[in-house]
Amino acid sequence: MNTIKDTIQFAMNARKKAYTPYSHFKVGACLVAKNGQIFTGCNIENAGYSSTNCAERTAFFKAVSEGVQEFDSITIIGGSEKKGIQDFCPPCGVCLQVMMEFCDPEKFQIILAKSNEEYQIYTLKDLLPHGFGRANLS
Ligand SMILES: O=c1ccn([C@H]2C[C@H](O)[C@@H](CO)O2)c(=O)[nH]1
Ligand SMILES: [Zn+2]
Repeated sequence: MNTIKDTIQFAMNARKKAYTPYSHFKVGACLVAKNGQIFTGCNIENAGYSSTNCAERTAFFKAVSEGVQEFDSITIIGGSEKKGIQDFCPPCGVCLQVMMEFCDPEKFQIILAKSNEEYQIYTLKDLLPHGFGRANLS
């Protein structure tokens, strides 16, 4: 069983792998699956800026591509290369939409961390209150 502090540590380590030659803003994420598996991710930038992949989506796409589709939480830590972690780093709209696809908005936890001790816990519904999901297509 991973504690929140464990997931922060995983996210911090994943952040070290971020490929950010353009923004120099490095993000790490630790996605926890319902089966206990951990999938980490970092942001991966691209000269065609819009081809950039966020840390959160890297973690989700790693998991789904490995056959895992049910999740409990994601822990995120981000900050500039120079200044380090100055603030909480919430997921962008695109990543929230990907979370909508695979997670229960009322249960899935999004943990924003600044350090081992300092973090905030939200649900997906908190950050995307009226999200569009599969149910809207029926
Ligand atoms: O929650 C976030 C916010 C931003 N980024 C990345 C995208 C880009 O590489 C850089 C600056 O936006 O940070 C993430 O990976 N996750
Ligand atoms: Zn994003």
